[in-house]
Amino acid sequence: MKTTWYEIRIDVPASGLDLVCNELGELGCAGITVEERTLDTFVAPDPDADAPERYGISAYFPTEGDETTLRTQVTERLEWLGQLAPGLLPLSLQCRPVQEQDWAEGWKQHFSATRIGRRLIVKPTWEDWSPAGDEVVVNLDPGMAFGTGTHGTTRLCLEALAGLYDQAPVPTRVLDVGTGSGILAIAAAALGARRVLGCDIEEESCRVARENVELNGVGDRVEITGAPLESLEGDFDVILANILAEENIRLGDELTRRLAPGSALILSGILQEKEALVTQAFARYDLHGPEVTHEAEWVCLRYRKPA
Ligand SMILES: C[S@@+](CC[C@H](N)C(=O)[O-])C[C@H]1O[C@@H](n2cnc3c(N)ncnc32)[C@H](O)[C@@H]1O
Repeated sequence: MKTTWYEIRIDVPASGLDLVCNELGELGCAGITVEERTLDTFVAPDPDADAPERYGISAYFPTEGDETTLRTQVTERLEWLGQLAPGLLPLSLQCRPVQEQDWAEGWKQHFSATRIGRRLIVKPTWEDWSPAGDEVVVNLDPGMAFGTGTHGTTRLCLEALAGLYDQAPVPTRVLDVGTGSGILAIAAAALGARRVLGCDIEEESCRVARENVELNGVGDRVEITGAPLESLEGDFDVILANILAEENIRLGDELTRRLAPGSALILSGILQEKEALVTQAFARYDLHGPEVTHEAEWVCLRYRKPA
Protein backbone atom coordinates (compact mmCIF):
# COMPACT_ATOMS: atom_id res chain seq x y z
CA MET A 1 0.00 0.00 0.00
CA LYS A 2 1.30 3.45 -0.89
CA THR A 3 1.77 5.86 2.03
CA THR A 4 0.63 9.45 1.62
CA TRP A 5 3.13 11.96 2.91
CA TYR A 6 2.76 15.62 3.64
CA GLU A 7 5.75 17.77 2.73
CA ILE A 8 6.32 21.02 4.63
CA ARG A 9 9.03 23.30 3.26
CA ILE A 10 10.43 25.95 5.59
CA ASP A 11 13.11 28.60 5.26
CA VAL A 12 15.25 28.40 8.41
CA PRO A 13 18.18 30.50 9.72
CA ALA A 14 21.36 28.43 10.14
CA SER A 15 21.43 29.12 13.89
CA GLY A 16 17.96 27.61 14.35
CA LEU A 17 18.35 24.56 12.07
CA ASP A 18 18.93 21.94 14.78
CA LEU A 19 16.17 23.35 17.01
CA VAL A 20 13.62 23.31 14.17
CA CYS A 21 14.56 19.75 13.09
CA ASN A 22 14.24 18.58 16.69
CA GLU A 23 10.76 20.11 17.10
CA LEU A 24 9.57 18.69 13.78
CA GLY A 25 10.79 15.26 14.88
CA GLU A 26 8.71 15.56 18.05
CA LEU A 27 5.65 16.37 15.93
CA GLY A 28 6.02 13.09 14.01
CA CYS A 29 8.21 14.09 11.10
CA ALA A 30 9.75 10.93 9.58
CA GLY A 31 12.47 12.54 7.46
CA ILE A 32 14.04 15.90 6.64
CA THR A 33 16.11 17.05 3.70
CA VAL A 34 18.25 20.19 3.89
CA GLU A 35 18.51 21.79 0.48
CA GLU A 36 20.69 24.83 0.65
CA ARG A 37 24.15 23.51 -0.19
CA THR A 38 25.09 23.07 -3.85
CA LEU A 39 25.58 19.33 -3.80
CA ASP A 40 25.97 17.74 -7.20
CA THR A 41 26.93 14.06 -6.87
CA PHE A 42 29.77 14.89 -9.19
CA VAL A 43 31.15 17.98 -7.47
CA ALA A 44 32.81 17.64 -4.13
CA PRO A 45 31.63 20.43 -1.78
CA ASP A 46 34.24 23.14 -1.32
CA PRO A 47 35.40 22.85 2.33
CA ASP A 48 36.54 26.51 2.25
CA ALA A 49 33.17 27.88 1.09
CA ASP A 50 31.28 29.97 3.66
CA ALA A 51 28.36 28.16 5.29
CA PRO A 52 25.03 29.63 4.14
CA GLU A 53 23.10 31.88 6.51
CA ARG A 54 19.77 30.18 5.78
CA TYR A 55 18.68 26.70 4.75
CA GLY A 56 15.60 25.48 2.92
CA ILE A 57 14.35 22.32 4.62
CA SER A 58 11.66 19.85 3.56
CA ALA A 59 10.05 17.83 6.34
CA TYR A 60 7.99 14.72 5.55
CA PHE A 61 5.08 13.56 7.72
CA PRO A 62 3.01 10.41 7.15
CA THR A 63 -0.66 11.51 7.02
CA GLU A 64 -4.15 10.09 6.91
CA GLY A 65 -5.97 13.19 5.65
CA ASP A 66 -5.31 15.25 8.81
CA GLU A 67 -3.12 17.86 7.12
CA THR A 68 -4.94 20.92 8.50
CA THR A 69 -4.34 19.82 12.11
CA LEU A 70 -0.73 18.99 11.31
CA ARG A 71 -0.13 22.33 9.64
CA THR A 72 -1.62 24.18 12.64
CA GLN A 73 0.52 22.17 15.07
CA VAL A 74 3.70 22.88 13.11
CA THR A 75 2.88 26.59 12.79
CA GLU A 76 2.13 26.97 16.51
CA ARG A 77 5.26 25.07 17.55
CA LEU A 78 7.54 27.07 15.25
CA GLU A 79 5.97 30.39 16.28
CA TRP A 80 6.79 29.46 19.86
CA LEU A 81 10.31 28.45 18.83
CA GLY A 82 10.69 31.75 16.96
CA GLN A 83 11.13 33.44 20.34
CA LEU A 84 14.30 31.37 20.88
CA ALA A 85 15.59 31.28 17.30
CA PRO A 86 16.17 34.76 15.85
CA GLY A 87 15.31 35.01 12.14
CA LEU A 88 12.79 32.13 12.11
CA LEU A 89 9.82 34.49 12.12
CA PRO A 90 7.90 35.45 10.09
CA LEU A 91 7.29 31.84 9.11
CA SER A 92 6.94 30.83 5.49
CA LEU A 93 5.46 27.33 5.16
CA GLN A 94 4.82 25.65 1.80
CA CYS A 95 2.83 22.42 2.09
CA ARG A 96 1.85 19.71 -0.36
CA PRO A 97 0.89 16.03 -0.31
CA VAL A 98 3.45 13.63 -1.86
CA GLN A 99 2.92 10.03 -2.98
CA GLU A 100 5.63 7.66 -1.78
CA GLN A 101 6.15 6.51 -5.34
CA ASP A 102 7.29 10.05 -6.27
CA TRP A 103 10.38 9.72 -4.07
CA ALA A 104 11.68 6.50 -5.52
CA GLU A 105 10.63 6.98 -9.13
CA GLY A 106 10.63 10.75 -9.62
CA TRP A 107 14.07 10.89 -11.26
CA LYS A 108 12.87 8.60 -14.04
CA GLN A 109 10.89 11.34 -15.71
CA HIS A 110 14.18 13.09 -16.59
CA PHE A 111 15.54 10.02 -18.39
CA SER A 112 14.05 9.21 -21.77
CA ALA A 113 15.34 7.84 -25.09
CA THR A 114 18.07 10.09 -26.49
CA ARG A 115 19.92 10.02 -29.81
CA ILE A 116 23.67 10.63 -29.61
CA GLY A 117 25.47 11.29 -32.87
CA ARG A 118 24.27 9.55 -36.03
CA ARG A 119 23.28 6.10 -34.84
CA LEU A 120 23.54 5.67 -31.05
CA ILE A 121 20.31 5.62 -29.01
CA VAL A 122 20.44 5.52 -25.19
CA LYS A 123 17.16 4.60 -23.58
CA PRO A 124 15.74 3.52 -20.22
CA THR A 125 14.60 -0.07 -19.88
CA TRP A 126 10.98 1.07 -19.47
CA GLU A 127 10.81 2.66 -22.95
CA ASP A 128 10.56 0.94 -26.35
CA TRP A 129 12.69 1.73 -29.36
CA SER A 130 12.77 -0.14 -32.69
CA PRO A 131 16.19 0.53 -34.27
CA ALA A 132 16.10 1.60 -37.91
CA GLY A 133 18.98 1.14 -40.38
CA ASP A 134 22.33 0.89 -38.58
CA GLU A 135 21.10 2.42 -35.30
CA VAL A 136 22.33 0.75 -32.12
CA VAL A 137 20.45 0.91 -28.82
CA VAL A 138 21.86 1.01 -25.28
CA ASN A 139 19.31 -0.08 -22.69
CA LEU A 140 19.87 1.18 -19.18
CA ASP A 141 18.58 0.96 -15.67
CA PRO A 142 21.13 3.09 -13.81
CA GLY A 143 19.90 2.22 -10.31
CA MET A 144 22.11 4.02 -7.80
CA ALA A 145 25.05 4.28 -10.23
CA PHE A 146 25.95 7.42 -12.18
CA GLY A 147 25.29 7.45 -15.92
CA THR A 148 21.99 7.79 -17.78
CA GLY A 149 23.37 9.92 -20.59
CA THR A 150 21.40 12.92 -19.33
CA HIS A 151 24.40 14.42 -17.49
CA GLY A 152 26.48 16.76 -19.66
CA THR A 153 29.72 14.89 -18.96
CA THR A 154 28.32 11.52 -20.06
CA ARG A 155 26.78 13.03 -23.14
CA LEU A 156 30.07 14.67 -24.15
CA CYS A 157 31.84 11.30 -23.82
CA LEU A 158 29.13 9.49 -25.80
CA GLU A 159 29.35 12.06 -28.59
CA ALA A 160 33.13 11.73 -28.75
CA LEU A 161 32.87 7.93 -28.71
CA ALA A 162 30.12 7.77 -31.35
CA GLY A 163 32.20 10.06 -33.60
CA LEU A 164 35.11 7.58 -33.49
CA TYR A 165 32.87 4.86 -34.93
CA ASP A 166 31.90 7.03 -37.90
CA GLN A 167 35.44 6.85 -39.32
CA ALA A 168 37.71 3.93 -40.30
CA PRO A 169 39.51 2.19 -38.76
CA VAL A 170 37.04 1.77 -35.90
CA PRO A 171 38.52 1.24 -32.41
CA THR A 172 38.40 -2.36 -31.20
CA ARG A 173 39.85 -2.17 -27.64
CA VAL A 174 38.23 0.30 -25.23
CA LEU A 175 38.93 1.13 -21.59
CA ASP A 176 36.24 2.98 -19.58
CA VAL A 177 37.69 4.31 -16.32
CA GLY A 178 34.91 5.11 -13.79
CA THR A 179 32.27 3.12 -15.62
CA GLY A 180 29.35 3.97 -13.24
CA SER A 181 26.24 2.41 -14.80
CA GLY A 182 28.44 0.98 -17.59
CA ILE A 183 26.88 3.31 -20.14
CA LEU A 184 30.07 4.21 -22.02
CA ALA A 185 31.41 0.65 -22.01
CA ILE A 186 28.14 -0.75 -23.33
CA ALA A 187 27.87 2.01 -25.95
CA ALA A 188 31.38 1.17 -27.17
CA ALA A 189 30.44 -2.50 -27.56
CA ALA A 190 27.16 -1.62 -29.29
CA LEU A 191 29.02 0.65 -31.71
CA GLY A 192 31.49 -2.10 -32.64
CA ALA A 193 34.28 -2.51 -30.05
CA ARG A 194 35.40 -6.12 -29.61
CA ARG A 195 37.00 -5.90 -26.18
CA VAL A 196 35.82 -3.39 -23.59
CA LEU A 197 37.04 -3.12 -20.03
CA GLY A 198 35.09 -0.95 -17.56
CA CYS A 199 36.49 -0.29 -14.10
CA ASP A 200 35.09 1.48 -11.07
CA ILE A 201 36.22 1.93 -7.49
CA GLU A 202 32.61 1.66 -6.20
CA GLU A 203 31.28 -1.83 -5.64
CA GLU A 204 27.67 -0.77 -6.26
CA SER A 205 28.60 0.78 -9.62
CA CYS A 206 30.32 -2.45 -10.68
CA ARG A 207 27.23 -4.46 -9.72
CA VAL A 208 24.88 -2.17 -11.66
CA ALA A 209 27.25 -2.02 -14.64
CA ARG A 210 27.43 -5.84 -14.80
CA GLU A 211 23.63 -6.03 -14.74
CA ASN A 212 23.43 -3.50 -17.56
CA VAL A 213 26.05 -5.42 -19.56
CA GLU A 214 23.91 -8.56 -19.29
CA LEU A 215 20.74 -6.61 -20.09
CA ASN A 216 22.33 -5.41 -23.32
CA GLY A 217 23.64 -8.86 -24.29
CA VAL A 218 27.25 -7.65 -24.59
CA GLY A 219 28.74 -9.85 -21.86
CA ASP A 220 30.97 -11.58 -24.43
CA ARG A 221 32.74 -8.28 -25.18
CA VAL A 222 32.48 -6.20 -21.99
CA GLU A 223 34.19 -6.99 -18.71
CA ILE A 224 33.56 -4.91 -15.58
CA THR A 225 36.13 -4.90 -12.81
CA GLY A 226 36.58 -3.29 -9.43
CA ALA A 227 40.36 -3.51 -9.83
CA PRO A 228 42.24 -0.18 -9.80
CA LEU A 229 43.49 1.28 -13.08
CA GLU A 230 47.10 0.76 -11.96
CA SER A 231 46.63 -3.02 -12.06
CA LEU A 232 44.91 -3.30 -15.46
CA GLU A 233 46.77 -5.02 -18.30
CA GLY A 234 46.97 -4.19 -21.98
CA ASP A 235 46.75 -1.16 -24.20
CA PHE A 236 43.69 0.34 -25.83
CA ASP A 237 42.46 2.17 -28.96
CA VAL A 238 40.19 4.38 -26.84
CA ILE A 239 40.40 5.32 -23.17
CA LEU A 240 37.48 7.18 -21.62
CA ALA A 241 37.70 8.74 -18.17
CA ASN A 242 34.62 10.59 -16.99
CA ILE A 243 35.99 11.31 -13.52
CA LEU A 244 36.79 14.57 -11.79
CA ALA A 245 39.50 16.94 -13.12
CA GLU A 246 41.81 16.22 -10.17
CA GLU A 247 41.39 12.46 -10.61
CA ASN A 248 42.15 12.71 -14.34
CA ILE A 249 45.35 14.56 -13.46
CA ARG A 250 46.28 12.11 -10.71
CA LEU A 251 45.82 9.17 -13.10
CA GLY A 252 47.55 10.91 -16.05
CA ASP A 253 50.58 8.55 -16.17
CA GLU A 254 48.43 5.42 -15.85
CA LEU A 255 45.94 6.58 -18.51
CA THR A 256 48.51 7.62 -21.10
CA ARG A 257 50.68 4.54 -20.52
CA ARG A 258 47.85 2.34 -21.79
CA LEU A 259 47.23 4.24 -25.06
CA ALA A 260 48.06 2.31 -28.25
CA PRO A 261 49.66 4.27 -31.15
CA GLY A 262 46.99 6.36 -32.92
CA SER A 263 44.49 5.86 -30.07
CA ALA A 264 42.06 8.39 -28.56
CA LEU A 265 41.98 9.63 -24.98
CA ILE A 266 38.67 11.18 -23.89
CA LEU A 267 38.70 13.02 -20.57
CA SER A 268 35.53 14.39 -19.02
CA GLY A 269 34.03 15.28 -15.65
CA ILE A 270 35.94 18.55 -15.89
CA LEU A 271 34.36 21.82 -14.85
CA GLN A 272 35.17 24.71 -17.17
CA GLU A 273 37.14 26.46 -14.45
CA LYS A 274 39.39 23.37 -14.15
CA GLU A 275 40.05 22.99 -17.90
CA ALA A 276 43.42 24.80 -17.85
CA LEU A 277 44.53 22.71 -14.87
CA VAL A 278 43.97 19.50 -16.83
CA THR A 279 45.39 20.72 -20.17
CA GLN A 280 48.52 21.96 -18.38
CA ALA A 281 48.95 18.63 -16.63
CA PHE A 282 48.51 16.66 -19.86
CA ALA A 283 50.83 18.96 -21.88
CA ARG A 284 53.80 16.87 -20.71
CA TYR A 285 52.55 13.73 -22.47
CA ASP A 286 53.19 12.94 -26.15
CA LEU A 287 49.65 13.63 -27.37
CA HIS A 288 47.96 15.64 -30.12
CA GLY A 289 45.19 17.97 -28.99
CA PRO A 290 43.13 18.57 -27.11
CA GLU A 291 39.99 19.12 -29.10
CA VAL A 292 37.61 20.70 -26.58
CA THR A 293 33.83 20.31 -26.41
CA HIS A 294 31.48 21.87 -23.88
CA GLU A 295 28.07 21.28 -22.39
CA ALA A 296 26.86 23.84 -19.86
CA GLU A 297 29.69 24.20 -17.31
CA TRP A 298 31.33 20.89 -18.30
CA VAL A 299 34.26 20.29 -20.61
CA CYS A 300 35.46 17.23 -22.51
CA LEU A 301 39.05 16.99 -23.77
CA ARG A 302 39.84 14.73 -26.73
CA TYR A 303 43.49 13.78 -27.28
CA ARG A 304 45.20 11.53 -29.85
CA LYS A 305 48.33 9.52 -29.31
CA PRO A 306 50.60 9.87 -32.39
CA ALA A 307 50.40 6.79 -34.69
C1 LIG B 1 30.72 10.65 -13.09
S1 LIG B 1 30.70 8.97 -12.91
C2 LIG B 1 30.81 8.48 -14.61
C3 LIG B 1 29.92 7.29 -14.95
C4 LIG B 1 29.86 6.97 -16.43
N1 LIG B 1 31.14 6.56 -16.94
C5 LIG B 1 29.33 8.14 -17.23
O1 LIG B 1 30.05 8.65 -18.07
O2 LIG B 1 28.18 8.54 -16.99
C6 LIG B 1 32.29 8.68 -12.27
C7 LIG B 1 32.53 7.27 -11.79
O3 LIG B 1 33.92 7.13 -11.62
C8 LIG B 1 34.18 6.35 -10.50
N2 LIG B 1 35.57 6.67 -10.13
C9 LIG B 1 36.04 7.80 -9.54
N3 LIG B 1 37.38 7.73 -9.43
C10 LIG B 1 37.77 6.55 -9.96
C11 LIG B 1 39.03 5.88 -10.15
N4 LIG B 1 40.18 6.42 -9.76
N5 LIG B 1 39.04 4.67 -10.74
C12 LIG B 1 37.89 4.08 -11.13
N6 LIG B 1 36.67 4.66 -10.96
C13 LIG B 1 36.61 5.87 -10.41
C14 LIG B 1 33.09 6.71 -9.53
O4 LIG B 1 32.88 5.67 -8.61
C15 LIG B 1 31.89 6.91 -10.47
O5 LIG B 1 31.14 5.74 -10.63
